[in-house]
Amino acid sequence: MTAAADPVKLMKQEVGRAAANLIQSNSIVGLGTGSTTAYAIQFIGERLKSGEIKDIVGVPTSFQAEVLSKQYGIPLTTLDAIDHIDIAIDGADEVDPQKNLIKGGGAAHTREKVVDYLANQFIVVIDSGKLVDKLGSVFAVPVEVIPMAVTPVMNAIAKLGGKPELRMGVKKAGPVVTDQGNLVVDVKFDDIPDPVNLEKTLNNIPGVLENGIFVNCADKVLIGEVKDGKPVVQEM
Ligand SMILES: O=C[C@H](O)[C@H](O)[C@H](O)COP(=O)(O)O
Repeated sequence: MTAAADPVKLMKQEVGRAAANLIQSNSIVGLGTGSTTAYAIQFIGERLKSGEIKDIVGVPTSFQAEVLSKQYGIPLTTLDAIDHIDIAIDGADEVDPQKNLIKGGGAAHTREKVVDYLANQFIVVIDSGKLVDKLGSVFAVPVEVIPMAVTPVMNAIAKLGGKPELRMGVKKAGPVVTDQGNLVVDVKFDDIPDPVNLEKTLNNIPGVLENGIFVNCADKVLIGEVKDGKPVVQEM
């Protein structure tokens, strides 16, 4: 007897494939982080291997993206060696109807923000469970903080009305440490009426490196859904 396929995995796979199919030969590609983008990286690698596309170079947004890209044979570069990014593919933790995002569930939002904002076209890949009417409805806003500033930053965030929590490791004692060697504070807000201003306000707290609110950045959102037992991709 075969086990029933996990619908969330099916949605992520399908949306990852759809995003990988947007990549054209001779392009510089921002490679995002997370379980959904991992499928896009896999399918880009498979298209390269089969000769369907050629001359792709990737800019990874995290250690995870770098490892996966190497595993699937995607040549990599750095921002010092290029003058543009044609297209970036990345996941998200929440997406509102204006295509504003919360990212950073994998603590990679700082590098992701650099790469995704630089791209001429930024494609977001999500399963339908990530859609919200208002940002912050479910997910907390991840904030990357330099370690010596964590207490004053958490105090400043509490004064703004947020509930800050230091992100702790899983299968690792102590806090999560980012690819930059910093800490992550997850901040739950009862309401985020103005994401544009909240993004700026959080980044203005001394000691904050970057937060996971992405506004006016996504060009297209590919949404994986399961209809009649089959995965389909919608576009926003
Ligand atoms: O830091 C991680 C990233 O922002 C991810 O893109 C985001 O958390 C979505 O990840 P997933 O596709 O695994 O839900």
